[in-house]
Amino acid sequence: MNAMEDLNTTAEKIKTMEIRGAGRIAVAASAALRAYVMSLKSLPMSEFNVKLEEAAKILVDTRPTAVSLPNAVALTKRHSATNVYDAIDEITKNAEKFITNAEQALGKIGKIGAERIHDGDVIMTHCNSHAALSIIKKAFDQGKDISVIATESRPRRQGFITIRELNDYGIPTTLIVDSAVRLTMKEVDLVVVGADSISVNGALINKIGTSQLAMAAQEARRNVIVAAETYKFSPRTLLGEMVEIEDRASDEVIDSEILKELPNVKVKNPAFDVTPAEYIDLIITEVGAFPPAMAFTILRDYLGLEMQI
Ligand SMILES: O=P(O)(O)OC[C@H]1O[C@H](OP(=O)(O)O)[C@H](O)[C@@H]1O
Repeated sequence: MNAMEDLNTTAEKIKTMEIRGAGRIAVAASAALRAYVMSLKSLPMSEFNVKLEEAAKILVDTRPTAVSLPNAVALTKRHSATNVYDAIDEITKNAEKFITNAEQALGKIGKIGAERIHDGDVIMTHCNSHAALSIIKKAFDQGKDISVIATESRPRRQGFITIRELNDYGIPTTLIVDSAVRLTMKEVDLVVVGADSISVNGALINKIGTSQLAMAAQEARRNVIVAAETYKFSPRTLLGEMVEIEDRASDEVIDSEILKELPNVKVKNPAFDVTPAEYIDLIITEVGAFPPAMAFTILRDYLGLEMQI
């Protein structure tokens, strides 16, 4: 396979969700870009930059909602070099830095977030978030007697990944269907979820159904904690843009043969929803725990206001 085929393979894996999770797709995109630029050594600088932008676009266009993806690509591709060798060197270093920081961030989030988990807590989580699970696992490692209620997370049932992971870690876990969230909330002490994007006003964009957990938690007066690396804050929201919600294929929800028999039925399959800041108590990042009202500060201090994607 040539380098462009390799890049397209990664893009396809992100699109089909063979590689998934906002953090994982960011790391995969950064690594794919690093590998791709190595193949551009013999090009003149102007052509190099064109190819770089083309490759970046292929990766960014795979999934629209998780800002981790364009942030990772923007942080990886930026360079100030005037010759191709230096540009490749800068991009390689950018990728290495991004990937290392992303891996270390999970551990730091786990440590900071575990401070919020108490002995005996029952934690509800949604979908499958590596950042959220890092907090839960760390609390368990600290010897806290915790258990988890995990939602199925239709339609792709990432909850099954979560229950397997928690089972293998030895954490007592209960699986519920998504529609059981409100009824079950009275058994819960706090909610811990991940993030695909966080906007400048502190709103959370995460797997469809997250807002349902947050609203039920508020009604039951339970805290909602979001686990999010700083690269999941959305710079474009500073410009007033909304985060695009990905619409996925109908066959994730219903068999396409059955749907063909139902000419008056259509399917809507939004993959994410928006939880307003007022439903969120705390965002745990690798640089500390913040109320959602501090989203602007995180964007300014850790991504930079000049960051454009
Ligand atoms: O980065 P981590 O914490 O792993 O995941 C963050 C979020 O990414 C996932 O999206 P999807 O399953 O790829 O659509 C879920 O919405 C999850 O909460």
